[in-house]
Amino acid sequence: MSSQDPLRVADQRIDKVVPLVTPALLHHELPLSPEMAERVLAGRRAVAQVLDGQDDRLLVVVGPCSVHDPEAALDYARRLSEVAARVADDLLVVMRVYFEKPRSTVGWKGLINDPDLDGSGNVNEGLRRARRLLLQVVDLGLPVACEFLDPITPQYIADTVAWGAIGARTVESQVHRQLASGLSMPVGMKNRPDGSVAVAVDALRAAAVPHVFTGIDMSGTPAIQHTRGNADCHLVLRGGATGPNYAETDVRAALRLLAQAGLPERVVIDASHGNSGKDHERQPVVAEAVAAQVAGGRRGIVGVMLESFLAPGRQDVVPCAPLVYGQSITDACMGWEQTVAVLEGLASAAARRAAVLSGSH
Ligand SMILES: O=C[C@H](O)[C@H](O)COP(=O)(O)O
Ligand SMILES: C=C(OP(=O)(O)O)C(=O)O
Repeated sequence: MSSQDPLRVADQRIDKVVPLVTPALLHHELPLSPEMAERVLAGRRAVAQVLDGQDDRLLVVVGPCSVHDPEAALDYARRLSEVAARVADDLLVVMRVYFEKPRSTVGWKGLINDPDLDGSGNVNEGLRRARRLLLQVVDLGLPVACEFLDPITPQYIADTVAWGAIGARTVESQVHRQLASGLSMPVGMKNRPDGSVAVAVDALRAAAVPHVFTGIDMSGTPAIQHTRGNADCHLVLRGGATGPNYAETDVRAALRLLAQAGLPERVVIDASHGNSGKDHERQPVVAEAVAAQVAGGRRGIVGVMLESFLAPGRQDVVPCAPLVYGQSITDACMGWEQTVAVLEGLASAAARRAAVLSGSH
C-alpha cells in the first residue's frame, strides 16, 4: 500500500523506515574486552564507594557538553587521563562522553542521532562511532559518563559506562525512571529545568525500586525488562529557571529533602547549566564556591560536574564552514587550561575535607 493510498491508516507521518543495527551485532563488531570490562566494573565500584562515603574523594564528572568529533574527544581524553592520574588521591575523575542531547525545543540531538551534523540522521553510523570512542576512552583507563535519553540506546553502549545521567528535561518521565532502575551503573538525576528538586527526589525514589517495562533485548527483539531497582541513584543540582542552587543554603535544603524521603544525603553539583547560566566563564566561580563548602567539611557534596573541552566557549555549525577544533557545538565549555586549574582547586578542597574529617588538620 503506498503512502498516497486513501485507506492507509498507519505511519501517515513517517517518511522513511531504515533498518537499525542490533545491539548484538554492534557488540560483535566492537567488543568490550575482558580487561576493559574489569575497568568498567572497577569504575562503577569506585563511583559507588564515593557516593556511599566509603571513599572520601570527590567525584568529578568532566568533559565536553557533547561529542561531535570523536578525534577531538579522544585527544581530550588522553590529556584528562594524565591529569586524573595526578589528582587520583583526592578526585575520582570520570569523563563526560555524551552522545545524546535533550533539547528545550529543537537543535542537534547528538552524535548518535546525527553523526554527520547535517540532519541526515545516520543512527547506525552514530552508534558505531559512539561505541568505538567509548571503548577507546575505557582503554585509556578513564571511567566514562553518559546521559541516557533514548530508552533503547543503553543496549548498545551501557556496558562501557561507569556513571549515567538522567537529565533535567526527562527526570519526571516514567520511562526514564524505569530505565534508571535497571541500569547497571550509578545514575545521577538532575533537578528539573524550572528548578524543582522535589521532582528529582521523586525520581530517585521511583528508580530505587523494581519495575517492569518494555524495550529490546541484545538481539533487538522486543522484550519485557524486569528491573531490580537502582540504589546508586543520586541527586544532581544543576540550577534552573529560578536561579542557581549550589549555595550552602540550597545544598542544605536539598539534603533535607533527601533525608525526608529516606534517601542517602548526598548531592553532585553541576557547575554548568542553570548554575552558570550557561556562561562557561562562570563555571570556575561556581566550582570555587563548591570547593569552599567541601573544604569546610561538607560531607553531603559527593561530586561536581564540569563542562569542559579543548577550546573555551562554543560555536554554531555552519554548513560547509570548518569547525574550530575541540570547541563545543552545544553548550559553552571551559577550555583545557582553565579545566586543569579547576580540577587542582577541587583536589585541594577534597584533600582539606579528608583532613578535617579525619581530625588531622
Ligand atoms: O547540555 C546541553 C543543553 O543544555 C541541553 O541539551 C539543552 O539545550 P537547549 O536548551 O539549547 O536545547
Ligand atoms: C543536558 C544536560 O544537562 P541538563 O539536563 O542539566 O540540562 C547535560 O548535562 O548535558
